[in-house]
Amino acid sequence: MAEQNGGGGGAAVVVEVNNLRFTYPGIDGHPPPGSKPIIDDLSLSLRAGDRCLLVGSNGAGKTTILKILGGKHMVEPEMVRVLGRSAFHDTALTSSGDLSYLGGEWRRDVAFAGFEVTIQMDISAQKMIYGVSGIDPGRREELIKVLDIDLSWRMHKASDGQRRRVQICMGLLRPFKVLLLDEITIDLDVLARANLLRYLKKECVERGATIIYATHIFDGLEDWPSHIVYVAHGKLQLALPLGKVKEMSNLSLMRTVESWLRKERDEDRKRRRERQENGLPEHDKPVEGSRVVGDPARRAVQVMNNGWDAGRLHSTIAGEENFFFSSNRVLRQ
Ligand SMILES: Nc1ncnc2c1ncn2[C@@H]1O[C@H](COP(=O)(O)OP(=O)(O)OP(=O)(O)O)[C@@H](O)[C@H]1O
Repeated sequence: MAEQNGGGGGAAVVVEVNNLRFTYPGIDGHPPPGSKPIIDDLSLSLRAGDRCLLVGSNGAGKTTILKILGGKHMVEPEMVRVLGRSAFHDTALTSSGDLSYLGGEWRRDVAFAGFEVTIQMDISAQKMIYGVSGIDPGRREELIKVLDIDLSWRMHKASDGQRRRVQICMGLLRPFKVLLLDEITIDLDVLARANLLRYLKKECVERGATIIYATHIFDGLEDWPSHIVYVAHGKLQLALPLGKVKEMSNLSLMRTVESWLRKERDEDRKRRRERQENGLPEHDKPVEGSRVVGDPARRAVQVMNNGWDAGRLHSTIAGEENFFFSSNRVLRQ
């Protein structure tokens, strides 16, 4: 992690987040009036070789951050740079395999090189894995071994964990430079998870890959990360090397994170109580529901997109000022 975050080292900065702000759009493509940003003023930089554990309570913004980094939600290009490029605008980042995102939707589909293939059809694991061209055979064999994949598995009959292993294998076939993991080990058995974590650490140590891993499962992670990033309510709370976190606390990593989350929850409760005592609603005023605004011509422009699957698009126009430059403002899911 770059020095601003308390880390060091001379490795190249590969992920830069600069004052990131993000608000999910309503159905009309605008942030609902009065809505607060989901991610607010978040800055972070990661270097080659960093293994960053992204922690935070449910709804803190972890998935949103990973999706933005993975180029799935549009933000201003200078807010997020991955390998010096804008993850959203430079689609070659993901299609080349340099930037890989393995997240929740992988339960249904496997996104590889920009394509999504359904993972529940009657097809063998072998066909899926060997169907990807241009892969180093040694890397492929190693991944099959690490994930203990039986190539004869039929995907439509495989268990969740077996299917997940094939998905993970496919997502790692290309030697990524930056890997974004949004809790993908949930279905894995203890051995598969341990082997995968070991493999991922090796990728960072030996190849200088960078991984950001959002998880609530701390089993086997005690010495895995090089850095811990803690977010709450879309804001960065801490970004520290693991060594510094261990200096701060004698507790295990899980207990340390638990203490942070407990403190956060207690503060939230206190704030809500104070609001009530002051005659204010317990929570901030709820945002007004999504509504269509602007004249019809403007609305027509809003639905333009850059050619991505229309059924999966939502405009993410950030504000009226950018309106006429907005044809590329989409949200990839
Ligand atoms: N498509 C969406 N539209 C509007 N709001 C959303 C959308 N997706 C997520 N949110 C909101 O954004 C906030 C952050 O959600 P996010 O999924 O990023 O949290 P998270 O830290 O990954 O949570 P978890 O640990 O539960 O997976 C939540 O308040 C959530 O309700």
